[in-house]
Parts: sequence; C-alpha cells; structure tokens
Amino acid sequence: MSDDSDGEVPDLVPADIKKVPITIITGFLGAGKTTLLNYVLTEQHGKKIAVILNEFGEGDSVEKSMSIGQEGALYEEWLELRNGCLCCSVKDNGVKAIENLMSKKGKFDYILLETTGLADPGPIASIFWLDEELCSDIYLDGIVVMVDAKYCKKHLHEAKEDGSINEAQRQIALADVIIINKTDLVSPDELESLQQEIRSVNSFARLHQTTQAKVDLNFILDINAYGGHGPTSMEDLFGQRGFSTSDVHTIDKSVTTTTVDLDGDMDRSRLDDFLQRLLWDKNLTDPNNSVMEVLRLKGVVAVMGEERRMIIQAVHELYDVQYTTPWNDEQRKSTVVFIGRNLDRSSLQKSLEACIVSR
Ligand SMILES: Nc1nc2c(ncn2[C@@H]2O[C@H](COP(=O)(O)OP(=O)(O)OP(=O)(O)O)[C@@H](O)[C@H]2O)c(=O)[nH]1
Ligand SMILES: [Zn+2]
Repeated sequence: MSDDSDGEVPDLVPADIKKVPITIITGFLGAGKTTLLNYVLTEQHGKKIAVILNEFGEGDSVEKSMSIGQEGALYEEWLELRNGCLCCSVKDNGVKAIENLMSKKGKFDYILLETTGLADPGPIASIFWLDEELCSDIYLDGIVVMVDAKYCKKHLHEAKEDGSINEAQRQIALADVIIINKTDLVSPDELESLQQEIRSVNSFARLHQTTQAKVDLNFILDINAYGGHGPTSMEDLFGQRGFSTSDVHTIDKSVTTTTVDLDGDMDRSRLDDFLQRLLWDKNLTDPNNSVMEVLRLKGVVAVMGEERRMIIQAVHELYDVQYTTPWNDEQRKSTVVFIGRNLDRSSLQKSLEACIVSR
C-alpha cells in the first residue's frame, strides 16, 4: 500500500500469539470467487493461507454461532497444496470451528473464507469482527466482493418482492474491496458505466478490474479495513475517498453512500444516542417518511476531552468504537460515512451537528 504504511507501528504482540487475519470473499453466483481462491492457492506468495469454502454462514449465522456446540465443525475434502496452503470446507460455522482447525493443522498466516453467492456478508462479518473482543485468534481484515462485469448491473436492479434491499446491493454496500471480474465479456463503455453504478452504491471501496480473478494479492490481503490490526489510517478506513458521488442516484431507491464532515468536538454520549436511534431503534426517516436503513457506517470522530481519534465502525445494527492515533496539531474534525438506503444527508448532518459541543 501507499505512504500511510509508514505510520504503522510494528506489531508488539509476541509472534506466537499473533492474530490471524480473515478476509471474507463474497459476490454473486458465478462471479468468480472460486476462480479467485484457486488463483490464490496456486500463486507463490510465501504465505500459509487457509481457504475455507462455502457452507459457512448459511441461515442465521449469528444465532447459529452462538448456539453451536463448542466442539466445532466437520472438515471436508482436505487438500494440502504444495505452496503450503490448505483448502477445506467447513460445515457448520463459528469462529471456534476455525480455531479448532488451526489447533489441528498449525497456525495459518491468513484465512480466506468464500461465502455462498446469495449470502449477506453482514452477519458473517459480525461474527469475526465482534469475536475480537472475546480474544479470538482471528480478526476481520476486510470484505472482498467479486462482481461479474456482465451481469452485475442486472443484479443491482433486481427488485425484491418484499421491497427489501437485494443481495447484490447488500454485498457491494459492505465491500471494502470490489473486484470487477470477467472484464473480457464487456466493452470499455459498459465497464465504465458499471463502475459508476457501483460507485454510486459504495463510493469508498477500492475497485479493481480483472479477468480470471487475477488480482494483485496486496489489493485483497492485509487491508486492515476494520482496524483489527494496529492503528487504522484514513486510507485503511476510507479507501478511495474522493469520489464524491454521494448525490448521484443511478439506481432508483437504491443503496447509496453519504458523507458528513464536521468541525469541532463531539459529545460522546450524544453521538451514542444518535447512533442508537439510527442503527437500533431505526426511527430516523427521510423527508418521505421512509426509514433510513444503514448497512455500513464508518467514521473518524473528534471526541470532547479525548486526545485520540475515535474510529466508529458499524455493520448493520452492530457498532463499535476504538481509539487510535492522536490528533496532535491537526485540526480536530469528524467525518462519518453512511452506506444504506433512504439516507437523507441534511438530516444526518443536522443530527451530527447536534452532537458538536465545541468548535
Ligand atoms: N469469461 C470469463 N469467465 C470467467 C472469468 N473468471 C471466471 N470465469 C468463469 O466463470 C465461471 C464461474 O466462476 P467461479 O469462480 O466458479 O464463480 P463463483 O463465484 O465461485 O461461483 P459460485 O460459487 O457458483 O457462486 C467459471 O466457469 C469460470 O471459469 C473471466 O474473467 N472471464
Ligand atoms: Zn465458488
């Protein structure tokens, strides 16, 4: 990655208890997830990567991971590859299953998890993300979404009968990295127009284009999108910020990205109240009285009386804050990014303004 990496402090945890990053690979049916994983498994990258296929996170994953017996899972079709990688499919789910796998097979350097094409990555991501607090050996590094250059547009526009947000939009909303695969099947114009549509849903994810999923592994591994590993830089958090597509709506009634920037310090408890109303109570509405639905939220906040930057992360209704690098002489200001549906920028701005206590 770029210039921000020099701000990263070396890992102070002894090597033997170093946490293992997990990247969730999701994407629509047939987009090229397995192609990507096979590519990873055959590339020489010097890492011992465990690739875990499918069947994970079926059904209500959060519920399941809570209720699953602690005995872990069934592993199928073990495959050890020459480059030290390991491939398997974990039935059942839960972090425990993967930890058991590690205790039997030795520690991996990295875990890639392919979810089924129709899975909402939210609940699966939450398992790893929240488990961090439970002192897991694993931390969520990021969510990579494979997109089919030819069919993605169609999937983005499919209306669900119950009016809920469709899977393609959910996946793109939660992506930290989006790989537009199968670029050989579309014209440059089609590709450009798809890219714009994707940007209008999620303006922060990093975009890459591939054929046969051949992507530089540095684009998908160790991106630290959730700040589970050392201080999170602005680049880690906001990826390709600068695409100000916040008010471009290419898909009617669809998921969009909205950003609010504010100067001054916020009161932590007012901010918590706001987040809880937005994410938990879901009683904030847009001017048409439609409830604002947030799929993903992230922000850097200047909190009154706090030297360090506060990072907020939310996936659906779960949110978490952590404190990172100090502001020092920089201007204290906050940026909050919302990805979701019916997001009304001016009312979000107003609610956040109301949390400001001093400028
Ligand atoms: N034309 C073209 N075909 C590709 C490309 N990448 C993958 N494919 C083909 O697309 C098909 C689906 O790829 P997979 O990697 O199995 O897709 P997947 O996302 O794992 O599919 P599911 O697990 O079924 O959801 C396969 O036949 C691949 O060979 C590409 O860049 N161009
Ligand atoms: Zn697959």
